[in-house]
Amino acid sequence: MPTESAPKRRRIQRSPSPAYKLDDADDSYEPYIPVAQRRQARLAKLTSWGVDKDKSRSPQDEQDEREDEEREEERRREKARKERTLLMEAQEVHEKKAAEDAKKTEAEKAEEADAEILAAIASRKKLASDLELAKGVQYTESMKTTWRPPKFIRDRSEEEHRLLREKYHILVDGEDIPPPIDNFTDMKVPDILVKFLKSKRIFTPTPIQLQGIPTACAGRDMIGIAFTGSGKTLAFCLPVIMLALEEESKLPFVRGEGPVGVILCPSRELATQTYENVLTWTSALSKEGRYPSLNVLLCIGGISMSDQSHVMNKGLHIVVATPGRLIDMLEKKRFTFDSCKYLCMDEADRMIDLGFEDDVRNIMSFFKHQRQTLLFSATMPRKIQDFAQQSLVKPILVNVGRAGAANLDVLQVVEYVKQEAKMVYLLECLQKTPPPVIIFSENKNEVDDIQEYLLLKGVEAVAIHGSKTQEERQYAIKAFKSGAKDVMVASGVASKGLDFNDIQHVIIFSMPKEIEDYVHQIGRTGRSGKTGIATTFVNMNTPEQTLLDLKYLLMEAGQKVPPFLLSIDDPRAAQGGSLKGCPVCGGLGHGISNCPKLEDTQRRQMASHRISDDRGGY
Ligand SMILES: Nc1ncnc2c1ncn2[C@@H]1O[C@H](COP(=O)(O)OP(=O)(O)OP(=O)(O)O)[C@@H](O)[C@H]1O
Repeated sequence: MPTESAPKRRRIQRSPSPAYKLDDADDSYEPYIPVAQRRQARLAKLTSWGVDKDKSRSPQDEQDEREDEEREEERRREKARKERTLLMEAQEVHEKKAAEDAKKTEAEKAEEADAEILAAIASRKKLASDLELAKGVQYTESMKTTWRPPKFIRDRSEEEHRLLREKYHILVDGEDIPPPIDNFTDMKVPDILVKFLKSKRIFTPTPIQLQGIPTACAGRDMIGIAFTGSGKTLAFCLPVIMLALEEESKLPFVRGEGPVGVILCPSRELATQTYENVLTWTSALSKEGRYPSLNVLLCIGGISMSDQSHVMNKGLHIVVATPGRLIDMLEKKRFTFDSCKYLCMDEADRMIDLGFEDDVRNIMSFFKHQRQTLLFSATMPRKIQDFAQQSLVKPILVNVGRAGAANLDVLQVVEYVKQEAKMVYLLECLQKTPPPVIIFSENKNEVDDIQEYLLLKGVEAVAIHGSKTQEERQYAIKAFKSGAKDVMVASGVASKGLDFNDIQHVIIFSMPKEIEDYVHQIGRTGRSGKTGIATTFVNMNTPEQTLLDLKYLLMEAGQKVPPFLLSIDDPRAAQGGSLKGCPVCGGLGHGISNCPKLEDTQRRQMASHRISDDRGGY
């Protein structure tokens, strides 16, 4: 039988299991790994990494790392500790300062504030020539001179010198101070000159001369401060005359040579007066023919220099000048400072105040060698003293009385006179003393008005102020000095340093704002040991601060203080503390922060470069 055959069973050919067969052709193939197996592998791997790393580090590395960490930690701790300490210290300082401030009086606080202002306004540029400043030239030794005190004075002890200074109320400051000498002969002043001075009733040196002349003759830089009329002119003129005499005797000066010394003054009038003095003294010297004649030149604006061509044509010894004209002459090479050794500034504080500071530097730049520098004045506020001191070489400060103090030989009377009553009262006031009398006013128009009024009333009066021509000024001074006129009405111009004979009475018609000006003005009387009166009109127009300055000045000089001045309270006195002079103007009634001069000084300094060359003074 044919049987139906059963379908044939075929064996299905399966693909081989990937586990058993790796096909090289397929790179992307990843075999399956069970989760547990995978976790196991990962763990092993992690473990193996750790083991590997640890295996690469040495025990030393580990030690270093630990030490680094410790150090870092220590640093962190130290920093925090320091910060805490600093904070505590700052707190402590703050608390201490607050406690100190609480203890300080208002006066002390004001003083500190003043010192800060003073430091801020202090001139930074030294009083030296631009050339010296640029080259950094700094002299450390004083000028050498041949002058020596006589042996018996050199043999005196320091104590003896001190006692002599004490006797004459001379205060000195500086190194190796030459001895004070109490007669002209011992100062080695030529005998003819000593004789001449005696004929002018100048027998013994005044305190400023007693210490000032030996100091200047010894070649020392100095600041000489002494009250008005105390003979400062002779103190700085005698040494330069003696120096010129010595130089001329060694080798006579021929045309084009000299000068040996220069005296600078802030006004033409003062320069003229000083020139006349020097001329008188040098002429007296050469009179007997034992000493050579010295040539002195006056160098001021407003005059024709050709009038002095006879002097210019010879060797020059001493020049007395105002800054403007002197610079002009030096620039034109009419003479040089090649052999100039002595530079003296009279009314030195005024020179600086009036804006001559740059001119002075300019003048200094004409010196070829080291010079001896001397500064003289009756008033010299601390600001100017400090400034000058740093500009001089081993300077010596010679002080007779407080800088800016009034001359004690002047009887000071202060009267309250209403503005409208002043003119009439002036006539009455003129009756107090016989002539000559000087009347001061701050205002040029007022000077003219007063002169006109006096002339109308039959008083012989001349007037002088900055707007008058040089001829008018010279005429006024000559007429007044000679006694042809009884009264001179003047603005501030005539107050500085002018020495009129025997002024009986100074009337201050309008009180100057700055107390220094008052001191100079009343100082036209009571000169060279004589007494005089100063009457000052004040009223409600006079600033209270000026009145306070005046009150203290009167008290200092032991003068009668009128009740209306006594009744003015000083806010600083209530604050306690000592009353020192204002460092800018020397006034005793105020501090620097409300100094009337400070503003003026700054204004002047700003305007200084605009002042014309031919100002010759004011
Ligand atoms: N040793 C002296 N003995 C007597 N009189 C003197 C002596 N020295 C100078 N004098 C006279 O004193 C007067 C004042 O002198 P001087 O003009 O030098 O004063 P000062 O100190 O410059 O005053 P100021 O500050 O006002 O310029 C002059 O007339 C002068 O002749």
